[in-house]
Amino acid sequence: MLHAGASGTLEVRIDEKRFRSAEGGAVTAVAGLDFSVPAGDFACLIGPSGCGKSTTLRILLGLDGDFTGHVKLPAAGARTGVMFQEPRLLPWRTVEDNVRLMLPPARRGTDLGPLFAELDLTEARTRFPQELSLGMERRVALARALAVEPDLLVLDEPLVSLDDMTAARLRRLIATAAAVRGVTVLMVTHNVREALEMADRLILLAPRPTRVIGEERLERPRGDRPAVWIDSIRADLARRYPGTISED
Ligand SMILES: Nc1ncnc2c1ncn2[C@@H]1O[C@H](COP(=O)(O)OP(=O)(O)OP(=O)(O)O)[C@@H](O)[C@H]1O
Repeated sequence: MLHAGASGTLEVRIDEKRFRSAEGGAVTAVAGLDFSVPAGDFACLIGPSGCGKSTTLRILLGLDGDFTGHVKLPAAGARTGVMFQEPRLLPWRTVEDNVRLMLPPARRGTDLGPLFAELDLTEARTRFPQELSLGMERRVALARALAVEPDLLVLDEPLVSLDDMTAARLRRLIATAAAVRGVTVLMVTHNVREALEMADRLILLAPRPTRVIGEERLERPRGDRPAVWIDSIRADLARRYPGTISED
C-alpha cells in the first residue's frame, strides 16, 4: 500500500556533538550544523570523509542523544525507514522474515507481495541472506525500510561498493519508490554524480567539525538530467566547494 507521504518538514540543528578521543581529549565532530528538508523532498548530504555525516544521521535517528541541539521529525509519531551501507540482515531468517519482522505486530500479516514485486524480489522471498548478492541484499534492506510505510527515509551510502549496473538499477528503484510514495528522503553519499541524478536538493558539508556550507536546489526534473548536465554542475560545485567536492 502506498503511503500518502510526509506531512511536515524535517528540521535538524546540532549545535555541538563531541566525542572522547582515544587519548582522553575531546573531538568535536559537529558544530553549528543546521538544515531542514521540506516534506516530500529528496535531499543528499555531501561531505568529505570523516566530517560527521554518519554522526548526524545517528543523532537524527535518535541513536545518539548525547549532543546539544534539536531534531524535529516530519510529523509527530513519524515513521522512519533506514537503510545502512551494511544491509544488516538476520542470517538465520529468510528474506521475507527479515522484512516482515520490521512491521509492528498488528501489521505482521500484511501482504508484502506488491513490495517484493516492486523491488524484483518475488523469487528471493524464501531465500536466506547468504544466498544473495550484495545488490540483492541491498534491495532487501530497501524493502525493509519501505515496509514500515515511512514518512522519512534515511539512506547511508546505499549504493557504495556496487558495480555500475547494479548501482544504476538500485538508484532507479530508490528514486521511483521515493517518488511514488512522496516520502521525504535524506541520503548520505560520497558520489556527487549519484546525488545530482537523484536529489531535489544537495546539502554541502564542511570538513570536521561539520556544518552546512551550502545548499543547492536542483530545479531540473529527475529523469531529464543527461550526463553532460551532471558533469557541468559537478564541475561548478567543485569550483565553489573545493574542500568538499574534488575536481575529478
Ligand atoms: N564513537 C566515536 N568515538 C570517537 N570519535 C568518533 C566516534 N564516532 C565518530 N568519531 C569521529 O567523529 C568524526 C565524524 O565521524 P563520522 O563517522 O560521523 O564521519 P563520516 O562523515 O560519516 O565519515 P565517512 O565519510 O568516512 O563515513 C570522525 O573524525 C570520527 O573519527
